[in-house]
This record gives sequence, C-alpha cells and structure tokens, in this order.
Amino acid sequence: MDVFRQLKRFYWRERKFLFTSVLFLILATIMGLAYPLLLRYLVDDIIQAEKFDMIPSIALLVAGAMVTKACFQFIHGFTGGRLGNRVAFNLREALYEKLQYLSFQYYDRARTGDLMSRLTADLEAIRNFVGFGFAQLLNMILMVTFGAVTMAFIDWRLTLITLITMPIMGFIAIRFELKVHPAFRSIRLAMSRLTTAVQENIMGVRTVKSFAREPFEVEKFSERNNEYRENHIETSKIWAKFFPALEMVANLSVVVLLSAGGWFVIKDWISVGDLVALFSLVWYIIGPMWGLGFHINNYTQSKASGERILEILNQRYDVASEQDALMMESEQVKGNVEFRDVQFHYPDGQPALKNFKLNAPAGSIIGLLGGTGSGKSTVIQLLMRAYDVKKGAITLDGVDIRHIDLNNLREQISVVFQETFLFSASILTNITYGCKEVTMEQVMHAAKLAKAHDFIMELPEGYNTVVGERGMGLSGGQKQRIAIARALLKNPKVLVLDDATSAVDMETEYEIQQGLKELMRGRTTFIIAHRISSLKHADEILVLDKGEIVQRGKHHDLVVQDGPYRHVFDIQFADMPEALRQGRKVAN
Ligand SMILES: Nc1ncnc2c1ncn2[C@@H]1O[C@H](COP(=O)(O)OP(=O)(O)OP(=O)(O)O)[C@@H](O)[C@H]1O
Repeated sequence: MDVFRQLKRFYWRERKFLFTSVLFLILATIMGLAYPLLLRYLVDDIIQAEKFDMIPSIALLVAGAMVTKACFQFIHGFTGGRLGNRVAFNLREALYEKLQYLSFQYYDRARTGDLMSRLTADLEAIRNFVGFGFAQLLNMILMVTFGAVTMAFIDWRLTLITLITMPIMGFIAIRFELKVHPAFRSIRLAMSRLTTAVQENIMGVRTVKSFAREPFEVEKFSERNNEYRENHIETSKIWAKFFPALEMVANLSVVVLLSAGGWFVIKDWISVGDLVALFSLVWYIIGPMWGLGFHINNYTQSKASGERILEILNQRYDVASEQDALMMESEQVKGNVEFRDVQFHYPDGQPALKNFKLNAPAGSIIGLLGGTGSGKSTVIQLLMRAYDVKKGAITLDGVDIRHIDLNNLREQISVVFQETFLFSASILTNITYGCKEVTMEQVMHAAKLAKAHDFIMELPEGYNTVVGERGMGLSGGQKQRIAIARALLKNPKVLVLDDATSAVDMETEYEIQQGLKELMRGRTTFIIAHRISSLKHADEILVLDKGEIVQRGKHHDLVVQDGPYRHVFDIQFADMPEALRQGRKVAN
C-alpha cells in the first residue's frame, strides 16, 4: 500500500472522479441485489400464490432495475476511465519533468530501453489499475459484503454453512499473491532488458553492420527473448496451479448450499423462493471470488510498476540549484572563469582532475590539449556543473558556480560537443534550439559564420529541410557546422568547442576558425582539440596528462620547449618542409 500512498498526490487531485466512480459502483452493486430479491418474490408470492396477472409488472420492474443499473455502471465506467487517464497524464508529466532535471551522473548509469519501458508499460499498468482494476477490486469487496449481508438477511444459518469455504479461498488467494508478485517483477525486468537490447541495436546499427555482427545480435536478442518467455511460463505455472484450486473451492460452496438448502426447504425452515434467491446470491459472491486471482494479479502488477516509477520520482538530484541561488544578468556577465585547485573523480572512478588551476580572464581563449582520457572534457563538464567538484572551486566572475542558479549558469555557456546531437526536426529548429526570439537574419548570420549556410542552401528545402533521427542524412562535418551555428546563436559569454571541428577537413576548419575568431571576441572560449592548428592562437594552452597539467603557456613558447606539446607538434607537422619547421618560430 506504501506505493499507492506515495503516489497519492497524482490521484488525490482527481478525487472528484474517484468519489463519483466509487459512489456509482456502490449504487450499481446495490441495484444488482434487486434481482435475487425479485426472484424470491416471483417464486413465493407470484408463482406459488398463482397471481399470474402480476408477471408483466414484475417483468417491468426487472427491466427498470436493469436500465438503472446500466446507467450507474456507465457513470462509474466513464468517471473511472477519466480518472485513470488523468492520473496517467499527471504521472507521465511528472516523470518526464524529473528525467529532464536528473543529473548527468544518473544518465551515466541509466539505460534508455529501461527508462522507455517505465514510461510506457509501467505507466499503462498504473493507468489500468487506477481506472479499472481498483474499481474491480472494490466491486469484488462490495459484492461479497452486500451479497453475504443479503444472504444472512434471508437465512443466517444457511449463509454461515455456505460461506464456510471462503477462508480457504482467501488463504489460496493470498498465497497466490505472494508467489505471483515476484514473478511479475521478473517479467517487467525481462521486458526492460528486451527493450534495451532493441534500442541499443537500433542506435548502434552502423557498428553492428560494419562488424558483420548481425548473428551475434540475433543471438543476444534471442537470449533475452527467451528469458522473457521463461518468466511468462513460470507465471503461467503459478496461475495454472492456483486457479483450479480456487475454482474447486468456489464450486464446493454451491454444492454445500444446494445440499443444506434442500434440507432446509424439506424441513420448511425456508421457502423455495428463499433457496432460489440464495442460489442466485451465492454466485454474487463466488463470481467475484473467482476473479480474485485476476484482481490480485492486476493489483500486484500495478504495485510492481508503481515501485519502478517511484524509483525515478524519488531519485535524488546529484546536482541542483541552491535554495536562494544567484541569478546573473546575462548582459552583466563578463566571463571571467577561474578553476581554483580543483580535484575531481567520477563516482567509483580514478581521479580525473588533480590540482587543476586556471584563470581565464573575460574574452580570453584557452586551449586544452592531451591524449584521450587525459581529462579535457571533464574540465568542461565541471564548468557546466554536470558534476560538482570534489575539492576546490570554479568561479564565474568571482562567484562560486555552486551558488549560481543552474539554468542561469548554463545559459551563459554554449558547448559544441565532440558528438553532435541533432533532433529529428528541420535544420532551422535545430539551429534555434533553446533560443526564444531570433530573426531569420540572425540564424543565417550564425550559419554563415559556422560555414553551414552554403550547404544548407543546397539542400532541397534549405533551412526547412528535416534531418533524420540524430541528424542522419548529413555528414559528420555538416552536423558539426549546424551545432556550431546553434552555439553561436545563443550568444554566450563562455563558448566551449569540445573537439568541435574534428569531423571537418583542414580547409573547412580553417574557414570556420576565421569566422570564430570574430565571434570569440568578447567571449571566454575554451577549445579542446587534438590538432595544434585549432588552438595555436589561444592565449593559454594547457597540456593535460592523466588529469594533471603537465605544460602550460602560449604556442610559440611551448613549441620550442622539450615536452609533450612539441612532440605532438612534430608528429602533426612531420610533412612540413624542414626549412619551415626550422623557421617555425617565425611562421607561428
Ligand atoms: N561519465 C564518466 N563516468 C566515469 N568515468 C568517466 C566518465 N567520463 C570520463 N570518465 C573518465 O575520466 C577520465 C577523463 O575523461 P575525459 O572524458 O575528460 O577525457 P578527454 O581528455 O576528454 O578524452 P577524449 O579526448 O578521448 O575525449 C577518463 O579516465 C575517463 O575514463
């Protein structure tokens, strides 16, 4: 029940539907009791008393009761459906919002397929239960209670004898619930593993094909598919074992009623009409008891789904704004960035940055160079507060970034990532992503600076061309240029180019840099690059190795020092004529 208590805020605000639905369910159940009572009246007071002229009026009464019950059921079903949909809507909104604000650390571990299955299958299970399952469970309780009370009203001794088997039914039902709940959890888990496999396969289809690993992927899927099937079979076994037992006990009570009831009629303790009414009423109890397994199953399934949804909703934000976080006016921000003795390691990881010190005055260009895994991207992740530093501090215009509102901080920074992500929308939508009021001229200006305008104009529908999922249909370089245009349009105080020109050829890179030069003016720019040509104009270049700064300075100083920078330079400019290499100080 704790799950539903925790989810209360999502259904309690829809309580008018909840109460209406429950009220009309009660009314419909009460109306249902009219049948056995009318039946008793028909047998004892009309047929046995031979008052056949009353049959049309009793038939009309039954028809009236039937229509009224149908109306009550309609209102109950309608409001129940509305309740289920609204609760599912509220939950979906809350889940999506939560997913938006969860930190990078959460996504390091999260699996897309699993999240998708929580947002779809689990949510559907909750919708079903809140809309229908809960009402059915309640209906069952009401029918059993009202049925038993009416039976007792006719003859309490016979009622007691008949319902003697009910505790056994309850016992079987509870054992069933205890077994079926874990089984349903496993089914859900297996389902999410299955979705993860499909989703990863689609995302990585190019890798799979280029390695000709289709058979391996089929095998991998088959294993998970098998696991899913096995889980279902296990659940069916539980079902198959308990259901007939439940049915047998239910039928036993009918046998008891008919035997004892017959004896009561012979003894003249009850009338024939009473027995007919009791026989009809006992089904009023057995019917829902029959479905007990199904209702419990529905309940446990939605409880398992609720647990998985709550797991997301109760997830802690690893990085969040402080309560009275500072809001910086974008126009007032200068862009002075300082890393003060920063230490950082990823959760369960080796140190990724050690004693990292950097002062980037407003408008300066900082280059970051280093081998793979040396910590370059980590510097940027920390600047954006994707993670919080473990020791030391990072400041923007002298303010510790942990005191600045998270969104406000990220509004001041534009990042062009190594891997470009484009939404499956038009190029225009992709470039203007995150910008509220921009004119077409501003978009084109940014695209021209990013050297994207010309190729966009060659596309069939220019800026309105819709790109495929993750930008399929565009080359890596084209995607990068769109991403650069997007970053420029945001007009940030701090610009980060994380290996942003790695996918374009040297010539285009040169052209983009000419455009960027103008743009970098007045902004603090961080350039992460593997090519020396991308960062040789930086005001300060930091060379990283295993999270430590091993060299720092300007290009012309570093290139004449013995060290990793010169080493990289020599490799990259190995084809340069010796004369030029000798005169590199002059050339650069
Ligand atoms: N999300 C993460 N979780 C755990 N460890 C990480 C994560 N991201 C990076 N690391 C580790 O932190 C270290 C620094 O990684 P980082 O991505 O900053 O390197 P990099 O210099 O940008 O490399 P590259 O040039 O290959 O992008 C590496 O050892 C890496 O394995």
